[in-house]
Amino acid sequence: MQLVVSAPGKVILHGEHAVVYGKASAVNLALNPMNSMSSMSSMNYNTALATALDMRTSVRLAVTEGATTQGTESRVALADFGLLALTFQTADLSAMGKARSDPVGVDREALLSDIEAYLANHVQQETTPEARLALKTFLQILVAVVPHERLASVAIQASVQSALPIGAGLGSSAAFAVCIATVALLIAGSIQQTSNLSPSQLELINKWALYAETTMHGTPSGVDNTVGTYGGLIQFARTASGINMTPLTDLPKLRILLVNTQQSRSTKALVANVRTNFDKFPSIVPPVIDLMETIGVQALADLRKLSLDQGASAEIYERLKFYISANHALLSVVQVDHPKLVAVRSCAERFGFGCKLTGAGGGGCAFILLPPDASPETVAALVHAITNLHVQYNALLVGNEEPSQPFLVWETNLGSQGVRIDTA
Ligand SMILES: Nc1ncnc2c1ncn2[C@@H]1O[C@H](COP(=O)(O)OP(=O)(O)O)[C@@H](O)[C@H]1O
Ligand SMILES: C[C@@](O)(CCOP(=O)(O)O)CC(=O)O
Repeated sequence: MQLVVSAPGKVILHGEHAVVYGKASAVNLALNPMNSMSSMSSMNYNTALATALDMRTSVRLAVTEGATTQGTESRVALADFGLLALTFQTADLSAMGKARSDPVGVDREALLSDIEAYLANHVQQETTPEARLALKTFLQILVAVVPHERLASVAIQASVQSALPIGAGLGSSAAFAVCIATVALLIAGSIQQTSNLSPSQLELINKWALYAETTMHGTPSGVDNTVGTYGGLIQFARTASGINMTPLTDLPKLRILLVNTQQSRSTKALVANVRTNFDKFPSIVPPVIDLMETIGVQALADLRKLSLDQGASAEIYERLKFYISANHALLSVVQVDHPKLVAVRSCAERFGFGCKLTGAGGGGCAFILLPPDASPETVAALVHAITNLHVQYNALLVGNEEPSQPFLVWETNLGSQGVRIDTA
């Protein structure tokens, strides 16, 4: 078996951070401040509007059958981490835990501690914590998904490469998670190579991708892996019993500029910090989260109107711009803004455009909505201004602050295809 599995990154238009919390969080907490997150499991969650990007992560996979006679020497290479490669025996993995048909049955912590011990003896190269986490998650999903008699009889060659910036809020970890979940399910024989994955196959991939995301992120909402799996533009919410995902196929194509501030940050730390503030300031942060939800709902209603009534598009674009700016301001209140994002936003606003961070914030990426009447000259001037923002930024460095890299800007296509399995 030789094939290429790929999955897209994502842009969250509205709902990042809010999507982690239960609806009416303000009311809930005002009535019972001790409720905090424990009561959230029984309620409906906030929604996110998110769309797949035309930038993908791919895994080139070769599986050799009947490997028992030659040994099961396998290799996972991570091209985005300085050509880091792990050589291991798949047969060794078959001694850890037991494969399951559903992530619920897996003892995640026990499995992770076995894999950590294994990696300690098998990774010879210097690795960053990020690269190690990726290897750990890859092995974990193999052990959890692939029946162990099969692991003992195949050799795997997998090389991972991404066009997505890693750790910039564009869902690189989810694209990786969707790819490795698909790879494990293919090796297990639970899904077959096809150009048209069925709804039940997509559901299975998404379930295991969330499992992998959870190892990398702690408490992901599931929006990133859902976009990575299904693609397109979706409205996403968790519910107590699973996910609620509505593909939005009838919405207009949006033109956006994506800006990467190249400021690294950790999604896990940012999400945890918002949660701390949520609990610490129960009369401030929960209402702000609820307002983010309201903005997302209004934005969706206006996007729907836009596809029905092109005549009123100027007014609708003005409102979409308002939602974008307002949502960014709310994200700033929950402390996930960054001075580099502030610089990008104020530049976009001087040119008359709305701009907000996307993903976890704290750096990473922002998007700028371009209305249809934005002239090529104006857009070119804006791009030029943003690519020079680091010069002004660096003139005002504080303390030991690192000088900023130039910000990267690109116009991109949204609504790309979800997970794909192609012949190598
Ligand atoms: N192409 C890749 N190869 C290997 N690991 C990856 C890749 N892309 C993402 N990852 C994993 O996901 C982590 C990034 O997750 P995160 O900080 O949430 O960034 P993002 O916002 O891009 O999802 C990386 O540290 C790594 O462990
Ligand atoms: C902040 C959050 O809403 C999105 C995080 O996106 P990213 O990992 O920064 O690409 C967290 C989540 O939904 O799990």
